[in-house]
Amino acid sequence: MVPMLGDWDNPASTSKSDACSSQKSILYIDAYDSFSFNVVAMLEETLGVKVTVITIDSQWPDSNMNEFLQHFEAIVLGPGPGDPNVPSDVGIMKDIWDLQDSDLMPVLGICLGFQSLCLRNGVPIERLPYPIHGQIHKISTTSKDIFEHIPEIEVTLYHSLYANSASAEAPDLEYLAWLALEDRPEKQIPMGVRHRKKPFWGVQFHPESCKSDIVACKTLLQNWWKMAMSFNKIVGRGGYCSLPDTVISPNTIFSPFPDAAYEMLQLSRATSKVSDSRSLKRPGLTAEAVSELFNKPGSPTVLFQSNGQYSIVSVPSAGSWRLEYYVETHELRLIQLHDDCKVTESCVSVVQLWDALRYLMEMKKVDSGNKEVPFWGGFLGYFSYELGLTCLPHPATAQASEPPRPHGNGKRSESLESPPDVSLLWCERSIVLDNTTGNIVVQSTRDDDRAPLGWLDQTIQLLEECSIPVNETDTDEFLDSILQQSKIQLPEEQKYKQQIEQCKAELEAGESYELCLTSETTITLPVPEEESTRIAFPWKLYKRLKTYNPAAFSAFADLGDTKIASSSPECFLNWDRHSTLEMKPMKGTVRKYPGMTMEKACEILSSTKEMAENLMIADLIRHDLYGICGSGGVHVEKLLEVADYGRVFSMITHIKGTIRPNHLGFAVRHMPQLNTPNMAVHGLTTLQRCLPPGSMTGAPKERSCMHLRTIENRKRAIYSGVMGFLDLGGGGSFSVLIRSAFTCSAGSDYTDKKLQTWRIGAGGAITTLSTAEGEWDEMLTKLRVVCNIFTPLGKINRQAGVP
Ligand SMILES: C=C(O[C@@H]1C=C(C(=O)O)C=C[C@H]1O)C(=O)O
Ligand SMILES: NC(=O)CC[C@H](N)C(=O)O
Repeated sequence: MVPMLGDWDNPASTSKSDACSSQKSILYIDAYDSFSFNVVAMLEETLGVKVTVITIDSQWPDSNMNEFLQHFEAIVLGPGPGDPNVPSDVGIMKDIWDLQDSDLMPVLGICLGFQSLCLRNGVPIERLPYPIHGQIHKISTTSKDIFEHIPEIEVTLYHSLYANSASAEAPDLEYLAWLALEDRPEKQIPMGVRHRKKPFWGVQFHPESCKSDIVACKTLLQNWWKMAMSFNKIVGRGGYCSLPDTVISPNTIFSPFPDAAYEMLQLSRATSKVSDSRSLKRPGLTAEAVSELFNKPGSPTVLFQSNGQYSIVSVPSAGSWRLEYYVETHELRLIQLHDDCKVTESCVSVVQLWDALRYLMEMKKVDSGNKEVPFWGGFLGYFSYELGLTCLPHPATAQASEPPRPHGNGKRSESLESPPDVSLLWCERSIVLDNTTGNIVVQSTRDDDRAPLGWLDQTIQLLEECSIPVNETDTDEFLDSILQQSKIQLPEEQKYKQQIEQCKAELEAGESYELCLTSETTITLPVPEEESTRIAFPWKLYKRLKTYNPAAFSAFADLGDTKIASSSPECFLNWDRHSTLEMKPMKGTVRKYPGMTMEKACEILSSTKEMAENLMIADLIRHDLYGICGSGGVHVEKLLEVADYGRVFSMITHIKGTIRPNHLGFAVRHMPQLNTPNMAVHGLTTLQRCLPPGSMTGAPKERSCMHLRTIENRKRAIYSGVMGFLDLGGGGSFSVLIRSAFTCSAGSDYTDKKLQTWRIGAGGAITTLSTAEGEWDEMLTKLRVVCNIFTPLGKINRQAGVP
């Protein structure tokens, strides 16, 4: 049985006085939609009820649906992917229509739930002439029943299918609202319905979307609730109790606590509870120059810029170590970077890995540090897209079968070896540059570094006295001599366009509302014979990218054989040390060709297509955050705003959530590990629950991932994953790994190889309004901002196929 996410196991809600509280209860049946927790929050916030969530593939507790339903005043059947004609797409929703007259109870179906109600009452569910996803439409109503006082209403629509009321009589149904399609006003699409004899209602639209008319939608819910309550009163239903703990409990898979967690703790033993720091100002000293002073070329290094403001540079110490994890084999490698450079290998499940990370962050919490910087010490690194797939409710389905490698007829090509799915560097020492104030903070969590004339003092002195590098002229020459022989393999246009059509077919079938299709470009180039040249190459490449495409989340990683140069503009998740989480999904991109201005970009991005693309992800991210923060804990700071990202304009949404440890959301409520105020633990859990990034999957997330895996037929690896830091003080910051190049064939183990391969992913959201030509161009626009750095300077912008 799939876990039921009710709050019966929430310690806060199981006290005696609560057991028969006067708070009313609603059962929400979740079809694995990416908007479910928005509906739940709206119900709780508007009606003051307590909602219990159960998924469509659950079994009724004790195989006794009637007994179980006694605990609730009403049921809400949620939206979801798929088709109500397919039994597994609605699962236990359809059991509700079998309730005997004596057991009837109020039901509200939303979108898929509405369609299921119509289907059961004889109305065929068929495809719309064209899907309507993330679009806002005005619908008209009868002003009666649940639409009392709402003659018309603006709502967001997310559907491909509809109840074809014209093709069948449904004497038991009364239609309450309609949408007239703009291009064929004679075609009326039912938007609201009620059963004439039973307390069953449904709406085809999404009242919980942040672009639906909130006031009118709240009135709608209140109207429904009033009618539901009066039904219960008339038939004498009532006096319900909260579910006792023993009735059901979430079916969490038991995973023993991994020994690896203790090994990680042992490796970190020199990290103290205090991060001491010294600051200075050195105008002109860049994060790159600082990194060059402290990191030997080719040694494990991460440089990560967070939100355009802070550049965090890892600095090696005797207590540095690395962690690598591979999803496919469950192999965890802990690599000590000093003394005997011991490597410990073990086999842990993904759940165990998250538990080990949470444990370590809790045990090694740093209590004090420089409040002006967001990182005091801890991990810097990345999580791959495939790691994200394992975080979905049904990882096996989303990962599907192992796809063949992109090149070489399924034969593993050594040069495209998969990088680790998690790679993190433990940093006791770091230097953080605040790009707004010019402050440079040198810090360490090692006790001995604090001593007078210890590492902190010596480092400050070194930074005060070092010469500031002048503009380097040799980088271009250096890179170009290697890049002269690079071969760029672009995605095949024909194939990409076919994939766009495949995506559109899934959208039309109701399987997805938006699919973020991506492709991979590879650049093959010679491995320089000279060791120093070979080792310096990734870093120089990063420096060129940083100059060519400055970005808020520019980053470099040299972690074993894996090298990453990133110019990501997109924030995935930031959290502070107190209680705030924030996510800033981007969707909708226009190229800055000559003559493109902010005004023009705003005009282009305010089209129905672009707004819908962003709105769908905004609603998805709200759901992700409500899953963590619970009702009342999420708000939209900015919706669909256009911003300048250097070489492109993009639309961005900004959503914030608040962690309240005794009021957590449904996605995490069953986790005893979260009984802590430590934000490092909550942030990590948010990562675990919200990966992969919704802006890189589409919505609903899980079903979209499943189709993308089949359509793309490759591993995305580092592209579409996230990169950032886990701060021992409690905070964290992660970007979406886009506009980046990575390789795992340029490292020290590859000295005998003649060629290295760099990989760049690029793509875009496919919606029903996409055109093959437009999406191909958009993919090339994003690809170009990275791919151009692989072209010898003189040829930039003249590369064949990359305009
Ligand atoms: C898929 C990429 O970017 C994603 C898609 C975007 C879009 O569709 O406009 C914008 C930002 C990213 O979330 C990419 O850069 O490769
Ligand atoms: N949002 C939904 O519930 C969508 C229902 C169904 N999958 C459709 O596309 O019509």
